[in-house]
Amino acid sequence: MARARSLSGTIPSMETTHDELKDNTIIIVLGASGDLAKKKVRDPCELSNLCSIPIDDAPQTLPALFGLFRQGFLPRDVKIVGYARTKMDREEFHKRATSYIKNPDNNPEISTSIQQFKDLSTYIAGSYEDGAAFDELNKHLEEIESKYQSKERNRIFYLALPPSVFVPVAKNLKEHCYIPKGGVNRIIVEKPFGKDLDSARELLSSLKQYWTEDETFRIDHYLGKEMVKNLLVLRFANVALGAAWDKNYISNVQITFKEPFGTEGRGGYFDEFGIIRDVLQNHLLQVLSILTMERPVSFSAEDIRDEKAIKIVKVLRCIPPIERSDTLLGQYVAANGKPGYLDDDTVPPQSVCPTYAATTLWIHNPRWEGVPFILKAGKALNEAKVEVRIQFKDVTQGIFKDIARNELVIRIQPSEAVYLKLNAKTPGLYTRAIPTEMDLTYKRRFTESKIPEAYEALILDALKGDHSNFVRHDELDVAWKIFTPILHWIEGLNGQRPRPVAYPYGSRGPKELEAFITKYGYKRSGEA
Ligand SMILES: NC(=O)C1=CN([C@@H]2O[C@H](COP(=O)(O)OP(=O)(O)OC[C@H]3O[C@@H](n4cnc5c(N)ncnc54)[C@H](OP(=O)(O)O)[C@@H]3O)[C@@H](O)[C@H]2O)C=CC1
Ligand SMILES: O=C1O[C@H](COP(=O)(O)O)[C@@H](O)[C@H](O)[C@H]1O
Repeated sequence: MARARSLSGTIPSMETTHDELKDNTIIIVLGASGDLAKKKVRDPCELSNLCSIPIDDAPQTLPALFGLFRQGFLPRDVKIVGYARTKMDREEFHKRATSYIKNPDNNPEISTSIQQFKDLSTYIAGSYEDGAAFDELNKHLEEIESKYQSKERNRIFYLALPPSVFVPVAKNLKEHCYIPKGGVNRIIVEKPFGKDLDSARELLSSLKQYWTEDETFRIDHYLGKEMVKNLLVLRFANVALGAAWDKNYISNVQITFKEPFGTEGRGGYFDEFGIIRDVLQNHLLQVLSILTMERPVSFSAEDIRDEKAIKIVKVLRCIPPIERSDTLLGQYVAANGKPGYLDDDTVPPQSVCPTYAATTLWIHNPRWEGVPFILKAGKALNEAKVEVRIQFKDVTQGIFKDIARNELVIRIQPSEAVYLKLNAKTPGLYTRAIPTEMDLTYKRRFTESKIPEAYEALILDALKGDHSNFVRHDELDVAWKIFTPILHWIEGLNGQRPRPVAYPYGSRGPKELEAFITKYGYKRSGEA
């Protein structure tokens, strides 16, 4: 098993505090009724720092705030204000804001935390379009701030809202709830950032009228995941890996997202977007860009985000729009007692929306020319898994025959791990190589450490004013350029819509997948 030394190096950027908000801060969650800020929590361990999470829908922002609060990471006197259209009193809001926390043994420490969290949370109901409602919200914020000891006041607005109201809300917040001086205003927004290049540009420029780039924190929650953050360290803190990180040694790369459940209950939303917009264009592309970007000059500067973003944009610019011939689309059908995508009442009856996609991207630069990057994502598959699989080239032939390729696997979730598949001599009095693994499975190696939940990590970064794990506007532009033509083709904007191939609920995906990845040079162990 790989052993990590306890004497560790530090990466300065991770300690840089920027404009850290410590006192007099209010976090305003817009869309706090939870109806629109829901996350499917399938794995109770996923929200690692909560006491226990039921396996069903739970709002994502409030659990993350509670997690941070419990661990003492929120500013000392923080207040949380929920805002949404639903009329409810404070008690009902508290119920919604904490109902996901289970405390079956009445642990007094947890009960106290829940009560304290309730005490610092209030709720205001109001529309998203109406300026007068935002005046009411502002009055409520000023009332809280009137009790501060000093003049400083800071407001963080978290938009847990559908994109249709992003712009009016951003405008109303700027016009009615913005602190002109004596404090910091920040806005956190989340995907979808448009549906294609033109709509994304329109959305970004509308938001920019009201909020500066410095005040804006665009979340892609994959950037808050521990193993995604780990990619930079693995690449740039290990000479051995860095030396083999190019077309000379790497044959192909797969970035895989698998979910074992379908769109149940979310079919209406999903059908408008499809799996490419839902997962590939953002989460998997972010992973790809961190895997392939050149080394930033420094991690320690105040402008770490710009340093990183410039390198990311640079590598993304080398990727041409995806070709139809490099794409495999699928849609799940009923199997194993589970309904098919079209059996969901909220899905249009003849929908050809893909719930599975595999696409191969090519990077035309000296480091990556000719290496296929296969992004695969699907719903209703056989397991939950997100991983990066880097397959190295064959060893020089001669002394070995039928020898497996090396593979570096970075398991993002669940059960975070990094393992290197390599060949070793079988113990014994003869020389035969067998494939084996050098295994860094986190829960075995880092028994004392908790893996932070992505939203907790990102909200904390936003409080610190650290943009390095958020998406910059120009990254979005270049990402949409890569995906827009294929999305328009899928939507039939240039002719007939392509029909996805069927795959059974609970399977590994379309049966065509095997041939697809083989076409790009992937060799399964033992197939050398
Ligand atoms: N934390 C961990 O998970 C660790 C695992 N290991 C061990 O390392 C060994 C190798 O791991 P790994 O390479 O990930 O495992 P596998 O050999 O199971 O998977 C390798 C690849 O093969 C695909 N695959 C799996 N089954 C089939 C199938 N029936 N038909 C076609 N393709 C298939 C997978 O695709 P797809 O992604 O689509 O399923 C994956 O891309 C395993 O024994 C594992 O237990 C070692 C250390 C840590
Ligand atoms: O953004 C999204 O991500 C989730 C998967 O997130 P994860 O943290 O559970 O990996 C996905 O289920 C959802 O469809 C998508 O919109």
